[in-house]
Amino acid sequence: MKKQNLRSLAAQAIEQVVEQGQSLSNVLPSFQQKVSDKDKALLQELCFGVLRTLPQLEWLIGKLMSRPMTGKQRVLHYLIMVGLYQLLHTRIPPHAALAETVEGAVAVKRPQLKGLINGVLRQFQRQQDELLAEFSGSEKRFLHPDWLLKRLQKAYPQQWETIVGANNLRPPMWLRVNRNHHSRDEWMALLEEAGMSGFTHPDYNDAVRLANPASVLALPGFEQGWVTVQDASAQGCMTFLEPQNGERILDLCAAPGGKTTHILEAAPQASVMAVDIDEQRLSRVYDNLKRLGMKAEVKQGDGRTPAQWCGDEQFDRILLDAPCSATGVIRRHPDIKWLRRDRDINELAQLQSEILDAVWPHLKSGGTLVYATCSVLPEENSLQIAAFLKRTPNARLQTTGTPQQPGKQNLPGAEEGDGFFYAKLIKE
Ligand SMILES: C[S@@+](CC[C@H](N)C(=O)[O-])C[C@H]1O[C@@H](n2cnc3c(N)ncnc32)[C@H](O)[C@@H]1O
Repeated sequence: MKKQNLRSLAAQAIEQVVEQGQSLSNVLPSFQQKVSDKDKALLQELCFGVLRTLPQLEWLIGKLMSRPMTGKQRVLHYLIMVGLYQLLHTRIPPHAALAETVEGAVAVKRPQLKGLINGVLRQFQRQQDELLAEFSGSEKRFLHPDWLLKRLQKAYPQQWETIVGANNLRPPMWLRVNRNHHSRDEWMALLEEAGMSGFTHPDYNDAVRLANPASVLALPGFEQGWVTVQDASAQGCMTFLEPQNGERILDLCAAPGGKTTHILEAAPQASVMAVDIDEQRLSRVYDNLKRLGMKAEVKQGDGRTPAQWCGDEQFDRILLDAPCSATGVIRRHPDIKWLRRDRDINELAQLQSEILDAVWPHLKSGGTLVYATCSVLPEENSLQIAAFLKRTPNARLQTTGTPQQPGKQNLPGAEEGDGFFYAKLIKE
């Protein structure tokens, strides 16, 4: 494999996210293919890190350069960000960070700008202390877009700074132990034998947080389905869904299948239909079922038109893991901060309410519907469910909040799960 300049690849990937509105998880794989296995982790860290700290890097460039790079040279703007990020937030020796970043200009066919990049990064090194002191008083220091900051401040007058702080951290790696193979404690003993360690979660019985994130291939029995990567809060859905053997269960908005497989781990004899609108994402449901040796009926379909994919069938339980702003998982997907727009929130809330109304008739009388999102915004969560309860006389809220303040809202925490919302609804 020809050695590629990793910094220039990171700059190109970040440019595609910020300037073209593409998600990093769509963009990154093609760049990952161009580097050795050893370098994949660094490429990922540079992309995630720059997107996490974008307002800081943008602010610094504004101080260090009189005119920003535009047009065909725009990629160099992001290359400078990659350079600044390494100097500020990684342990890469500064001389190596500088040399590799400057070489990145050659890789993007702008060798004449090597001197400029070198100059900007060296100027930063000289003025680092004063610049960082000034930035710590700037309104950009929270590293979030203004619209989202405003919404968080309004919804959480006391907690917004903690939420923002958690969003700016690197995420912990949570696993779900498949209890059909081992109990959590048995698997943790295997983990120790493999030279790693983990922590349990007080509320979620199958969850283990690794002390240090690791490659899945290093985890005991990953290929055999003994364990699955899934955030602790996502695992919380099963606490409320409580699937039982013999039941007919609908997992709506199911791709990539993290919760489909959790349902089948909790109730291996349940008959599960997994539905999602996105054909491509559905292919990952098949992969996950295969690794875990499970079967489910997988269908492509729109949650707003269930008659098209399930006729007039009714289910014992429905999990609706609704499409949402994903504002609870920003630490895992920092590109969300730059891809979402304020107006998306109302559009998403509208879509969620349409899916809720459409699927409710497909729940049996006495059945359970769990509505979940990985959002922290009330419009998609408590306000959404309060409005649903108001217009749906045969829906009753159970164990998750009160009709005035419905649902259970998890907020992201350094050693906790992601931001997540659950409401358990019973059909009378
Ligand atoms: C939060 S993700 C689901 C995660 C999944 N439940 C898991 O645990 O792996 C939301 C999903 O909703 C799907 N989606 C979006 N709009 C939809 C619609 N109108 N009908 C059905 N699925 C939809 C998306 O394709 C996406 O896969």
